[in-house]
Amino acid sequence: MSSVPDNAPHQCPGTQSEDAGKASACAGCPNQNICASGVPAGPDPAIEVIRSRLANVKHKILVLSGKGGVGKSTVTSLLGHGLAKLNPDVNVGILDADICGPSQPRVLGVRGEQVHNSGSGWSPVYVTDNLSLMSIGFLLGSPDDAVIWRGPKKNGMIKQFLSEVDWGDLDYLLIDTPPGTSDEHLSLVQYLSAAGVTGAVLVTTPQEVALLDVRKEIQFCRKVGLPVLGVVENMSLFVCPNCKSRSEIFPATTGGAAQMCSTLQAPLLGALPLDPLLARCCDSGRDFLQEIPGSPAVAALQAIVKQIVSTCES
Ligand SMILES: Nc1ncnc2c1ncn2[C@@H]1O[C@H](COP(=O)(O)OP(=O)(O)OP(=O)(O)O)[C@@H](O)[C@H]1O
Repeated sequence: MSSVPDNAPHQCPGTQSEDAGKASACAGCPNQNICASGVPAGPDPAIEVIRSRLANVKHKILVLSGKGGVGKSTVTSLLGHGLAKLNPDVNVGILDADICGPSQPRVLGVRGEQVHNSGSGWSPVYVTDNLSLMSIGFLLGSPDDAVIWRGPKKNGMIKQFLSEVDWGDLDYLLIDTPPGTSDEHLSLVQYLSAAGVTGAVLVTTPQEVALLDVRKEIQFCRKVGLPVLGVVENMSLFVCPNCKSRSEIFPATTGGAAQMCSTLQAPLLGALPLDPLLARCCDSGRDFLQEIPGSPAVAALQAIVKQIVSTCES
């Protein structure tokens, strides 16, 4: 097999050559950085390690959002609690793969906990008996420490999380990702594809500015062969806790997620209302489903969980 990529310059020394990435012909070649990095060509051996590590994880679900701040981490934590509450025998894990902005330890109320490394790998932190979490937040000296890493280092961390966390037997692993479609998403898809990824849940708000990016996210999923389990429209409506009147804080000027899902033929999983008590619970790491069971957001969430379970089990 030729070691000269199709898009390489005429004088390419070959990706296996000692001069790969360093020869004068390499200047300006799109593959120069990869060749110069010395990363071995061919399948990454970590893929097999990840496949075997995640062999006992039944459903691996990525939670994606086009835009930042639309509630992806909140929805991930709610789904985690919602799935874990279905049945004490359902085991759920959350992997916080938002390397630069890990918020799950705070939202799930386990900030300051330690992860332990043993012969069998890193043990995740248990939020409840059947809900566990792994996050880079546990590895930082202080919650205010900034992670300022370039792509390859972030990808290395993701690889390590996927290959070294000892989740045990899980029914659902929810992976909270950074916003957008960056290097980290490609790495996750690449590493998980051998282990069998169930699909993606996409989170958006009803505004066109957020929908615009979630459309790109749907295209990304289709390009990389990641099934779209569905879209959650977050902060759809605000129901006043006093007078119960409903208002659209983020107006759906273009028909919101429902219209977008029908145009792009993607399933709409449901709409979560904006509830200030939910924000308060997340900020203080309390379990919203347990604390405010009567909130319309809890009923909406339970319906979304039901749909995800039925899609996964079908
Ligand atoms: N339905 C909701 N009702 C009230 N507040 C909400 C709701 N969803 C999210 N929030 C609040 O909005 C803020 C942003 O949410 P979150 O951190 O989950 O967004 P994100 O999309 O994960 O952000 P990032 O892009 O930084 O990862 C948080 O303060 C959260 O508590």
